[in-house]
Amino acid sequence: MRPAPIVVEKEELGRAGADWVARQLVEAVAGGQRASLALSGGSTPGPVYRELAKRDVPWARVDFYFVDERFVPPDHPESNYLLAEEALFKPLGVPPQQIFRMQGERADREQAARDYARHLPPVLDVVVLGMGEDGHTASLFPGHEALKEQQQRVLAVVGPKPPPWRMTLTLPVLRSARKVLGLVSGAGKRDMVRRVLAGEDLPAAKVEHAQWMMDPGAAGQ
Ligand SMILES: O=C1O[C@H](COP(=O)(O)O)[C@@H](O)[C@H](O)[C@H]1O
Repeated sequence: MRPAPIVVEKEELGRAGADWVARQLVEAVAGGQRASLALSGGSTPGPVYRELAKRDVPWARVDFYFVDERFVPPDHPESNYLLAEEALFKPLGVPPQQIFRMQGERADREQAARDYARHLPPVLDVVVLGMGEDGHTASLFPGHEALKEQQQRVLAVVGPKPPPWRMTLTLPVLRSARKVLGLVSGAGKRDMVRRVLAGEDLPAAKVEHAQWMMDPGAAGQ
């Protein structure tokens, strides 16, 4: 069963999202083991990452991965890594050995995706997703072949949203993650939120156990 969405005021989304992620990470490391956190890019997670950097989590035991990346260098304004670096890694002072970056600067995109798959843990503990106005999540776009992938855990894909070339985790990886937070903001996504929560045939709806968190605009309130 899909969890009921959490609706918080737009200004509270950063804090509420950070609280949620921090809670899952603290639980994940409770037995003394390491935890994995996979991050998305896009317009919504920035405030969550900035707040998360202020939370009391045993960060030395958290490894950071990416849900998707655009094929651009890591210092490019469209890089999902750059967002995470500025909002989370730098404020926390995360050492490089805890950051598993998708290498968007690579020319051989398929090889870059295969290489990333080798670094991924078998199961991710915590995943942060976003959702586009077309219902895409990660870089899995509606109607794209990549949605059918069952074997590869990471793919290089061409999508309709610029920049077109992306690297993305596939659905089996997202669906097997222990905890998934989906973040949505803005009335422009209201109709898509309704369709995703109704379980329509859309990428974001295929991660059934995701806990969606949104502002009243996206929730249609
Ligand atoms: O391109 C992307 O889009 C999705 C949704 O982003 P948003 O800007 O519509 O919030 C994001 O989750 C993904 O990581 C990103 O690469």
